[in-house]
Amino acid sequence: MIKLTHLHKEYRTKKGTVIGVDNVNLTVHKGAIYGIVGYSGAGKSSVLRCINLLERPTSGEVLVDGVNLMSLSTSELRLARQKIGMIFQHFHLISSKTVFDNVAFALKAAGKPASVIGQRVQELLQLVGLADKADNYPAQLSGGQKQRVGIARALANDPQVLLCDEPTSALDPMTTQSILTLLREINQTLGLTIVLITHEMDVVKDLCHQVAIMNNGKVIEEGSVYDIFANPEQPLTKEFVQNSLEFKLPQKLWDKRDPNGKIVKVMFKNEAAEQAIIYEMLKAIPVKANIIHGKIDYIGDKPLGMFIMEVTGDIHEIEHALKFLVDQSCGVEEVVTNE
Ligand SMILES: Nc1ncnc2c1ncn2[C@@H]1O[C@H](COP(=O)(O)OP(=O)(O)OP(=O)(O)O)[C@@H](O)[C@H]1O
Repeated sequence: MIKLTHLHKEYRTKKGTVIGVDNVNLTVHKGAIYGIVGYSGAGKSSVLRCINLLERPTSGEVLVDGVNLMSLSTSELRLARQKIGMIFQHFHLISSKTVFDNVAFALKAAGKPASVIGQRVQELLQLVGLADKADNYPAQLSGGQKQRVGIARALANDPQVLLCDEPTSALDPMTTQSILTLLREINQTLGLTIVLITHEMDVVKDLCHQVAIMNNGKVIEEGSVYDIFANPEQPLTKEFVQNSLEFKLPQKLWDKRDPNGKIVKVMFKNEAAEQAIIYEMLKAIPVKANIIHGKIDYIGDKPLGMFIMEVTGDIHEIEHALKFLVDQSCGVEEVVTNE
């Protein structure tokens, strides 16, 4: 549905040229929810804004539904943009207009007749759960409700793609969940392709199918959300994943560890997360294993188990036990500091 090829964006500033996007190649399949993650300044917004040509790439190609947007005339581009909705961190609603008129605005801009607009706005407000707020002004709404208006407005012209620029960063955790649920429903019921930028891996874990990690304008790693969480390769990806999954041991437990044992972090992927591998290990090898921290996360429907274990006994047997886990496709990493 979206294909970015050798996308490059430079900004000319008084101090010189700044590279916002550096040779990004990326494909988002129809119906997917695709996350783009990175720290501030990584180039996420620049990539997102190149998808609807809010920023014109310096070079490269932007294909949306097979159409090369860079080759369109101004009027063709205006039409093509109706198929690409966008929502923003700070909602960008018109404060002097009611909820109804904010949503109607997108339809009027697309030249829809008044007879169509009234019914369509009601449908959209129903869809986002705000049917009773049509006459309210943005200032009378909560953050979550404002984002719902933003979503209704973005969906007004039946887009095929929804671009989301940090849509939950200004919201509290409960409201974030309700907006993520709404985006998931829209993706499933309308078959909408969603590209979402965020700096929160928890949002990616909850919502996205695929994810790209950006740094310095480049995509440094990309894949299915499960694979990125289960096997992050780049140090920055590991950092993002750990911030979301990691659990620190209480210092008291760390201080009490057996100096002759090993503290290890074990990651169980796919079926391994649902099997009695530790039981099998203890049956086969004479070591003691004490689980001191752990959980099983579900990404989509797939389990990803993580445990911190203290393994004690003869050093050779400990090594033997850890190799047993590796042979069962578990990720095993010794924890050497509690930082
Ligand atoms: N209009 C602009 N003029 C000059 N430089 C810009 C402009 N927009 C972005 N940049 C620069 O391009 C780089 C990428 O910025 P971008 O906003 O795309 O990153 P980001 O990952 O979205 O960051 P944030 O999470 O803070 O929004 C940064 O160095 C930024 O300073």
